[in-house]
Amino acid sequence: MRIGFIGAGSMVGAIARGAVAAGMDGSSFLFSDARGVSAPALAAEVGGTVASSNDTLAWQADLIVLGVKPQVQSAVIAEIRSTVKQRGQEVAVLSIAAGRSLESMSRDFGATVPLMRAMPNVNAQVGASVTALCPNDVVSDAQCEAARSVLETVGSVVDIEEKDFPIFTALAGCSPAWFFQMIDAFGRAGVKYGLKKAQSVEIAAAAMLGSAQLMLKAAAEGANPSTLIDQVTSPGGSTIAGLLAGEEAGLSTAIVRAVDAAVGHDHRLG
Ligand SMILES: NC(=O)C1=CN([C@@H]2O[C@H](COP(=O)(O)OP(=O)(O)OC[C@H]3O[C@@H](n4cnc5c(N)ncnc54)[C@H](OP(=O)(O)O)[C@@H]3O)[C@@H](O)[C@H]2O)C=CC1
Ligand SMILES: O=C(O)[C@@H]1CCC=N1
Repeated sequence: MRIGFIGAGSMVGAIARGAVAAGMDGSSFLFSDARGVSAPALAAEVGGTVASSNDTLAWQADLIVLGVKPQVQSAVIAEIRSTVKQRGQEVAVLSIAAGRSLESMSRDFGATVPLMRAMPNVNAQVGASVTALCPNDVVSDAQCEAARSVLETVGSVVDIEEKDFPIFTALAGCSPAWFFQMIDAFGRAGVKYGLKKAQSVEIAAAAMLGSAQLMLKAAAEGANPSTLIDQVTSPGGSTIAGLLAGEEAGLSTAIVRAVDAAVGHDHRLG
């Protein structure tokens, strides 16, 4: 199967590198970009080929990954739509763009072509993305499985209904940035108390990783976050003091507001 990546930025780079690390044959990958720098670099790194244009790539690939920003996606689809329509069921398109619905992409193609929507996250760089996937009605099982097997090289894949993409995008696509923001704040707190920033960041990140691992294990056994919070908060202890101070400062509300803003923005991208 030839996979054509349109765009060779951070997310496509993570997926292409992850796929090769998982044993996929990089020589079957094609890349195109806007400025002629990132695609040749990534192609050289994974053993792939640079396509001379987006349309050439669309002729040659069995699966086209639209890895460009949502704002330029319509222009890219305009370059490849005639080819994709001519090729019919021979080619499927996988978009990783935030906010672009299957319906709006179909409108850009001017026809119902085999089209899938996915939402990976930056943790694909360490093989730990949790990625949503949703095909349209004309994607074959084989095409969907092909896309799934590429995405599974960089983490886990969950099937969700398309209506849930905005909240999934906030909870999994955007949240890594907010977790990094929290780690940065912990880092600054460490500095306030005399630790070096790098050491504080490492400590906070390790604590966050362990907490996430414990949460996943406990959730599989039916527990919820409150159960684990109760295990940490000793009566009269420092955790409950910090927990209540955090709530007084609006920690939970701030998180829900961040999600609200991201969901609202996603709806506007259309
Ligand atoms: N970053 C993230 O955490 C996540 C991103 N996404 C989605 O992934 C997509 C890509 O994001 P990201 O990788 O961060 O973005 P980047 O800016 O890193 O990469 C965008 C790529 O698109 C290329 N490009 C722009 N215009 C064209 C064009 N006309 N033809 C061909 N290639 C073009 C750029 O080329 P050049 O290199 O030459 O500039 C660049 O390689 C977005 O739609 C985003 O919503 C989804 C989940 C998470
Ligand atoms: O910020 C964005 O729009 C993209 C989607 C999820 C992560 N980055």
